[in-house]
Amino acid sequence: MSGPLHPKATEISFVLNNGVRMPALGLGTANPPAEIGRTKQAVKAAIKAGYRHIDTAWAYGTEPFVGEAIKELTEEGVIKREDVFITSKVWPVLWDDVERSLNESLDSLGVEYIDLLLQHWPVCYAKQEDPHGINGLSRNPETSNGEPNYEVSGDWLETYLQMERIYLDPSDERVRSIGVSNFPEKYLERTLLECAVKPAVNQVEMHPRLPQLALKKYCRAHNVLLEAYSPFGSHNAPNVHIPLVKDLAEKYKVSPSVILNSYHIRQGSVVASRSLNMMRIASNIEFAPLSKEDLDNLDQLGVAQPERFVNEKWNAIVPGFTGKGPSI
Ligand SMILES: NC(=O)C1=CN([C@@H]2O[C@H](COP(=O)(O)OP(=O)(O)OC[C@H]3O[C@@H](n4cnc5c(N)ncnc54)[C@H](O)[C@@H]3O)[C@@H](O)[C@H]2O)C=CC1
Ligand SMILES: O=C1O[C@H](CO)[C@@H](O)[C@@H]1O
Repeated sequence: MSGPLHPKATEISFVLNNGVRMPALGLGTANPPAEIGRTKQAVKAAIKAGYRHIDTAWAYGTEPFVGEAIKELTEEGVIKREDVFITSKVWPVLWDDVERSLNESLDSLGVEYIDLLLQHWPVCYAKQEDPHGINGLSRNPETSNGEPNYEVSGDWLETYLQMERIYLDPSDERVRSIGVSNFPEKYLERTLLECAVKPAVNQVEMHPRLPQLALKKYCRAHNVLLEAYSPFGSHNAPNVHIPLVKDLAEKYKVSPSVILNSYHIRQGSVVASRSLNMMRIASNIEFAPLSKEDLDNLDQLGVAQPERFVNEKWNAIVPGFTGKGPSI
């Protein structure tokens, strides 16, 4: 009896440019505020289904629930801390205070280290107190006329420079890898020129409607691993309804979401996708060995008219962002 012809997505991993191994499929935890309380059960279900990579962030408000899930599964003997790859991120309101961001994330997660710390966006936000915000700070501070409140004197590279000082300190074991997120090519170029540590990962919105072909080429050439976020098109998963995706789901006898995850893994990119539904979490671990022709056809969906679903107000100020997004 021959075994399966290919591994499950949860059995595939890639080696970063610093030698750390990163599981190809991550569970996203940017859950809507009303659903944040369901994060712990989703993380526990994912890990029991075989996931070994959780994507979270200081800004999501889900770190405490991710931490509780990992604590409980460790106490139950299901996993050890070193079995799970945890990504967190430094949000623009703490662009100049990575120490605070990292320590608050470690504290919320209840862990001694994280596997990958990302600079969430190349943006500097002003700090505004907000008792309803994240750890007392407004997540998206606005001026009195409702515009984003940027720290105009801030240099976005400062965040990464502070991250690399922590990473390079041999006595500091709080992060195993550092990387970036939402960095267009020209931002990566500056980072590679001015910083000592090459980002291990660039996490960006990427899916058949936003294939990021030029960025993919650049990152491959510089050995920066690309990680896709919002592979399903973010809230309500519009991409699962794309006719070609549905046809390929039929062809490979998997769900459309598995096609959308496999589209990245098949090309050597990591992918973080989100679900709170136990059945979907379980079925999303499958992998479809898409052919070169399948991949090229999927890419073509976003070449002529790229579509961006995560459209923060600051997309407009980060040169190099491609693809139109929904009206803000
Ligand atoms: N670095 C950054 O700036 C960003 C990072 N992210 C990360 O990427 C993760 C994934 O991206 P998201 O935007 O959350 O959305 P996503 O593209 O993963 O889609 C999530 C949606 O897909 C639905 N879904 C999940 N499985 C499905 C299935 N089998 N069939 C049909 N629908 C299904 C979910 O109910 C949810 O509505 C986030 O949770 C976060 O961890 C997301 C956005 C920005
Ligand atoms: O990481 C992130 O997730 C949300 C969208 O779900 C976005 O604000 C941020 O970049």
